[in-house]
Order: sequence, then C-alpha cells, then structure tokens
Amino acid sequence: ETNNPNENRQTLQQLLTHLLRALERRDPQQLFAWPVTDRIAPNYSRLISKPMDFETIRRSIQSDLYPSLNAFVADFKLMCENAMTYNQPETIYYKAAKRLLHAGLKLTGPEKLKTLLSALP
Ligand SMILES: COc1ccc(OC)c(-c2cc(C(C)=O)n3cccnc23)c1
Repeated sequence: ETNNPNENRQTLQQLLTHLLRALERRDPQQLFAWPVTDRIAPNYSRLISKPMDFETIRRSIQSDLYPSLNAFVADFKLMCENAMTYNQPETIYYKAAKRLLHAGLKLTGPEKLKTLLSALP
C-alpha cells in the first residue's frame, strides 16, 4: 500500500492478471474463454441477462474497470453462475462451472491471498 494511487492501480492489475491466468488454467477446454453465442447455446442471450467470460474479464482488467479484488471476483462468480443457470446439472458445462467456481474461490480466499499479498513489493 503506497500513497501513490497509480502504483496501487498497477499492483492491483498485476494481481488480477495473475489470478486470471491461474483461473484460465482450470478451463483447459476453453469453455469460458469467450462469450457464449446464441448460435452454440440457443436462447442464451434471452436467458442470461449479464453474460461474462474470461476475455471480457481480461479487457476489464486492462481498462481498469475493477476498483477492487471483490469486483473481479464478482465477475468470475457471475461467469460460473451463468453456466449453472443456463445448463442442466448433468451437462459438462454445469460441472465445469461448479469445479471452476470452487477452485476460484479457494484461489481468492483469505488464506491464499495472504500468501500472494505477502509476495508483493
Ligand atoms: C463445445 O465447444 C464450445 C466452445 C466454446 C464455448 O463457449 C465459449 C462452448 C460453450 C460454453 C458454454 C457455457 C459456458 O455455458 N456453453 C453452453 C452450451 C453450449 N456450448 C457452450 C462450447
């Protein structure tokens, strides 16, 4: 924590980019890599009011749209919850979303974060 807001902003962006890469590694099939289209998922845009995917999250980090870690985690959770809303429980998408959500919450939980934050400048 410095009194220079610019430095804090860059540190937050570096942390979020690190977490994003760690989360993307948990999606080897890249089911969450890009926006879901109505072409591959009928009526998706009608059923899911706020779509979210890793590419959109990456752009938000780069455009400095996340003022905090919590805002980043909220979009990650939204992405997983959308998949558990649209897809039936027995589908690979639902199961992948459930696993990803749990892995992600562990990664951004207080215990793990303490380790991460202690490594920052
Ligand atoms: C089978 O190949 C792909 C490729 C990309 C996808 O989303 C980016 C998806 C995909 C991703 C999803 C999700 C995340 O709900 N989905 C739902 C129904 C049908 N397809 C999908 C599947």
